[in-house]
Amino acid sequence: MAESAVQTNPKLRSQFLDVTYVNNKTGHEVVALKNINLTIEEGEFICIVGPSGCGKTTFLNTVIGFIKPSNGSILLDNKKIEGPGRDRSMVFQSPSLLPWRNVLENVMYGVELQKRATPEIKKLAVDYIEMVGLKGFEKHYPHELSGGMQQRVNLARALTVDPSLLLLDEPFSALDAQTREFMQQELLRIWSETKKTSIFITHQIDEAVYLADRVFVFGARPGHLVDDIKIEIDRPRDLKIKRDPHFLKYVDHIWGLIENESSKQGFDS
Ligand SMILES: Nc1ncnc2c1ncn2[C@@H]1O[C@H](COP(=O)(O)OP(=O)(O)OP(=O)(O)O)[C@@H](O)[C@H]1O
Repeated sequence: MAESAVQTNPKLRSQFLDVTYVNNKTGHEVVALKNINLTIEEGEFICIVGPSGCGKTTFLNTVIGFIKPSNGSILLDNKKIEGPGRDRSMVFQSPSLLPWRNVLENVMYGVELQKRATPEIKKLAVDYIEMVGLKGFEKHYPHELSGGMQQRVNLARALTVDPSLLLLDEPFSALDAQTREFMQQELLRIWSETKKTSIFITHQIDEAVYLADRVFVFGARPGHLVDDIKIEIDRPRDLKIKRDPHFLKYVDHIWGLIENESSKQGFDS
């Protein structure tokens, strides 16, 4: 199935979405996304996987509003996305913390930019710092934190702006394997407490299957939706589930799809 089932009132709807990059100097065009039709329901956790260059980051950047569609549209809560807004926040691959600000000040940075830094929001920030497991580290500076702890600060910052949609672009890719698994478990715990609708990009298929309600598989040249796979594994999910044959069947199936897409485009991109 290459398209999500039609829903009446989804949280996010991408319809006939095309994104083309145009080089202003040469006029050269790269069609990064072609005819992306999908829907995401309120509270869902969606992972996007696909070969390098298939447009995963482009899709996320279009949802956040950094990139304008060349055709089609994305609707959030039935409203067309025209640019960045406070209803969406992003966690990037690298923690991007301000080195001269401590943990609490970094977490407050997003709401300060939005001029919403009230005492109530500060209390919310402290609550999120506790939720991400950093209680007691409020006054610590980024250089005093491990990579995993820095990504927790990033997550707390993204949650404190209270977005309607949380976007995560390979947030754990810089972490070592053990920390990464631990953070996957932690993210599910935090998500089950906040129930934020989330879109998470990853290259690691077992990470996608472990986290997601649905996995969107993108194919390349141009980027398109190859499959929309519902992950029917009960929650809460323990990391041990990754050794379960039912889990591994999903991983194998997705690997097969990505291999097929990669062989069409070659591994060079
Ligand atoms: N600013 C840009 N200008 C021109 N082409 C671009 C630009 N950004 C991305 N592209 C091209 O658009 C396509 C999709 O890129 P994108 O980064 O979205 O893919 P991706 O799936 O996130 O890749 P990766 O998995 O390697 O991070 C690629 O062919 C890429 O070269």
